[in-house]
Parts: sequence; C-alpha cells; structure tokens
Amino acid sequence: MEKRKIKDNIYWLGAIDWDRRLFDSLIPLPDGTSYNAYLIKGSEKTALLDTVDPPMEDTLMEQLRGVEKIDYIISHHAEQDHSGTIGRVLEKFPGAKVVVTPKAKNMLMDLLRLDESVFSPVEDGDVLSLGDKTLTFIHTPWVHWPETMVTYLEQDRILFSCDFFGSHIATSDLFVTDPGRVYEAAKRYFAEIMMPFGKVIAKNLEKLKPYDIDMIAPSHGQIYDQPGWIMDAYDQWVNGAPKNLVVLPFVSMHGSTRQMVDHLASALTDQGVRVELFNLPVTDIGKLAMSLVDAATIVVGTPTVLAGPHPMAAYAAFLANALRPKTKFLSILGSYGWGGKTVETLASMTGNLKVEVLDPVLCKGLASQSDFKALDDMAAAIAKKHKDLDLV
Ligand SMILES: Cc1cc2nc3c(=O)[nH]c(=O)nc-3n(C[C@H](O)[C@H](O)[C@H](O)COP(=O)(O)O)c2cc1C
Repeated sequence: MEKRKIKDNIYWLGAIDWDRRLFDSLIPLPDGTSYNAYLIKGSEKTALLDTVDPPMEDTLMEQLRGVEKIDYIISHHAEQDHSGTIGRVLEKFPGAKVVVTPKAKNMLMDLLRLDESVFSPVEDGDVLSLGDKTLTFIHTPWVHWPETMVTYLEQDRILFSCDFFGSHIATSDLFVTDPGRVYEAAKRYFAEIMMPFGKVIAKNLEKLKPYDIDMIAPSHGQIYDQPGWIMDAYDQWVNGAPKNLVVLPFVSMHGSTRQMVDHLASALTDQGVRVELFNLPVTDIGKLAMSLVDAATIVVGTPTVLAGPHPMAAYAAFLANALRPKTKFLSILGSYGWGGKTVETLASMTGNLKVEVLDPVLCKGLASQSDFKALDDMAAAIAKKHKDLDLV
C-alpha cells in the first residue's frame, strides 16, 4: 500500500498485517493489526514518526522511495514493532536524528545496537519546529514501557499517541468507520497492554487535558478523527468503578468443577449479579482480560491436580495478577480427590490484587447438597458485597 494523505503534508505510512494472529508470543489478535508510521513535511524540515515491525520493513522503505529527505525520526517507544526499522531508515537518510526520550535512547542502544551519535534526546514539553509545523513532545512514562512519549502537532491539533489509544485491527480504512468495532479492539488492547499501569495511565490522561486534540493517530489500528469517545473510554477504564460482574475462569477435567461453576453462575444470576464464564482450555485470553477491566469479583474454578491448581487455572491466576485489574473480591471453587494446597497456591499467586478474599468452596468428588448450598451462600455473599459498593 502507498502512503496515504491525512491532511496537507501529513501522511500515514506503515504496514497492515492482515495475517498476524499472536502478539508478543502471547496475545491473540483475532483481527490482525497494523504498524502505523507518519510523515510530516514542514516548510523547512521533515519528520518520520515511528517505523514498522522489521518483517514488514520493505513496505515502509517502498513508501519512502520518493521522499527526498528526512531530518528527524521521532521514536515514541523502543519496542521493536515501532522502532525495529529505524536502522534501515538511517541507512537511507544518514543525516537524520533520532528524537527520543533519554530513557528511549538507552533502550534503543541496547535493543537495536544503534550508535549514541544518531540520537537527539528531548525532555518533557520540548518543542521542535519543522518550519510551519511545530511538534511538542509529551513524556508519557509507562504507556506501556518506562521510556514512552507522544507527540502533539500544534497547527493541525493531532496527537501522535503511539500505543496509547491503539487497537489491533487490520483494515484498509484510514479513519475509524465503525466505533463499536474499534471500542472492542481498543478495550482488548487496553486490557492486555495498559491495564497493569492503570494509575499512571490516569495521570497521563490528565496530562493530555490542556491540549486541544482534533485527531488521535495511534501506531496500531485506525486514526480517530473524533477522539472524544476513546479518551472517555480510557477515563472510564482507569478511573471508573468496577461493575456488577463476576468473572469466572475455570477448568474441569471430568465435569465436577464444571457442575459447581454452572451452579454458581445460576445462583449469581438469580441474585442479580452478572457473570461471565471462561472455560480456560478454549478461552481467548484477550476476552478474559477485557472482562477483568470491569469485574468487581473473580472466582477461579479448578480441580486439584498434583497437589495444586490445574496449570491452566494457575495461568489464569498469574495473568490476572500481572494485569492488576480493579477487582475488589476474589474466591475459589473446585473439586479434589484426596487433598492438596490448591487454595494456598492460588492465594500466593495473586498478591498484586487488592482484593478481599471470600470463603472458597472446595468439594471432594462430585458436589453434594451441602456443597451446592455453600455455592448459594457464596453467590449471596458476592451479591451483598456488590450491593454494599452500590454496584447493583
Ligand atoms: C492428573 C491428575 C492429578 C490429580 N492430582 C490430585 C491431587 O494432587 N490431589 C487431589 O486431591 N486430587 C487430585 N486429582 C483428582 C481430581 O482433583 C479429582 O478427580 C477432581 O474431582 C477432578 O475434578 P474435575 O471433574 O472438575 O476435573 C488428580 C486428578 C488427575 C487427573
């Protein structure tokens, strides 16, 4: 695909990765993704903002074929899907300076083995004139690495946000055409990448408030020409209260735990609590992560295997712990054959979660009437906790 005009002298460049189905060897990409770079031609200087993932570098270099000079390569984020082609671009434009935060400079020297002399580090709030276009660099640490920044183009009121507000979607549409679809993809992206840094994301959202933003151009997914709704969505995801929702990741080998899960789900529904089940062996973990953005309560369902939780339940617990959702309550249910340390092991894996732990329900073999009664009590306790927080 050729470069595409966004506004006068501002272009989208980059690559659309229709086929990619996994990111960071972890995150499912049901809709592919894109690596967006941008070219800004000022009356005096030209800047390229970010590059593309190295497997797609030929696409970017082809788009740069007719470009006579690049004075600056703005690198917002050192991760290779945006920075990995800087070396190739420097070969073609050897005089270009790589504009980065001081931290990004060190990281790019480590990650790409670029020479220190190519860099031009900028402090928070520094301004760079391209002639008739002015760039302001806003440091946004931990969105989602420590070195990240965004760029505001004053004359056109465009925020080049890199991963901030990004979404993994492969599409030929330059601008958002279906906000519902992009909301879903951006929430998935937030859940998997940004949620662990919710508090700093909130601070960085605050930091953007003084800027008059007409357009947000991220480095994955489509450009927002009506950016208000995605900024509001981020505000809700980081600052909003959790919702009246129980997320129930579970695994069951022979159906005993599954029976307990179904019983609890039904009891919660009767109590007016929404519930989402994730059968871990067939779960898209991106969907689970998205539910964690909203969930007031997590209940992990697992049989005891080799004296602890099933490895898939341990994986889900590890993931939830790493993603640090706003969840307030946590419990465990499951079936065992003779004994083990399932509850203790899961509890020791979830120390990051600032949760109140509710009484677990573990039963030997198939659940008995008293076990079902204990699950009813768990549902009632969860409903009360949600009501006490005004979530219902
Ligand atoms: C590979 C394997 C390992 C197991 N290890 C334990 C164990 O260490 N302690 C225990 O109490 N039960 C153990 N069990 C028994 C299961 O916990 C028990 O059968 C349980 O009811 C299975 O629940 P499910 O029907 O939800 O799969 C093990 C079962 C399997 C298949």
